[in-house]
Amino acid sequence: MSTETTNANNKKRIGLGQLTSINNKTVNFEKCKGLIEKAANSKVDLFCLPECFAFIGGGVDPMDSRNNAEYIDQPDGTIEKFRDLAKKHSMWLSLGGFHEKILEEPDQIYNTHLIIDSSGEIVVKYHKMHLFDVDIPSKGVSMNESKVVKSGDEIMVCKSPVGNLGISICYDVRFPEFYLTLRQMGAEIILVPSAFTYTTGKAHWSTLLRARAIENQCYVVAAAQTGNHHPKRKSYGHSLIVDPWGEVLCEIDENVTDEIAYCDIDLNFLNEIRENLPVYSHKKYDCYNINKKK
Ligand SMILES: O=C(O)CNC(=O)[C@H](CS)NC(=O)CCC(=O)C(=O)O
Repeated sequence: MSTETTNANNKKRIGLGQLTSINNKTVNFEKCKGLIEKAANSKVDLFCLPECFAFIGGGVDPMDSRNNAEYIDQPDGTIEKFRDLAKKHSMWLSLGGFHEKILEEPDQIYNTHLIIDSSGEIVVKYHKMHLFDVDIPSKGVSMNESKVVKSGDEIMVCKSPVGNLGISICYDVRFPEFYLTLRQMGAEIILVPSAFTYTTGKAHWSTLLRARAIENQCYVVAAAQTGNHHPKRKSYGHSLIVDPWGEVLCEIDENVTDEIAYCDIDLNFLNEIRENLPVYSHKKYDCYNINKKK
């Protein structure tokens, strides 16, 4: 038997991949496959890919992502190929932000975050809840996600060998109540696969992710798209993993593409922080009135 352990002290290893997806599914798949192989060589237990890992619109036809959407169980489809890779490498995968066809509604798609276990089975299908409909002329940011994407209405946490996973996507990160719910549902590791715009990312990305980690006392794992997908769309990159103390454990620079990073996580440390800084038992739910609309 090999004496080589997964990593020290039986800690679990989480990795994330950063790439620059384009409007070509074959090209993106080959890149993702390469990243998954790198992660497998590094003995990663859970590997996370960013939103739009399979496809990103080309910037000319706004219906590009809808037209390239697939059913999750499409024979010979994209997800089947990722399920095969998970099984082959015996590794869990977080595939955030897949354009999923909806049988009953051909005009709309879901933006879906899938968790695939090490035997290739799909254990979570989360439909992005908060849609990025914003227009900020002074910052040059304008997106209308709900034009093609149908919003989900279910918040999900699942068990995994690395800990309980809280599932989210990108713009969700701006809604603290959502993460409070994930924490209350038992989340220990929050996944935020993203394709953040360059402008909003530069201003808010690491602050939002670190805040979600600190206030919920969770690890936060955010795989990101980076660079120019087409002349009109640039993503911020800076894929990172934050610990429950708010420390950034690993980060991929915005100029680096087709690369992975990984680190070992320690749930004993998480529990120590939760016990010694018990913000959750100090909450005053009776006073917050967060459902009151002004
Ligand atoms: O376009 C697709 O195909 C997939 N969807 C996305 O990339 C989404 C919606 S346009 N992007 C974000 O949510 C960015 C959020 C963001 O940048 C922020 O909150 O500042």
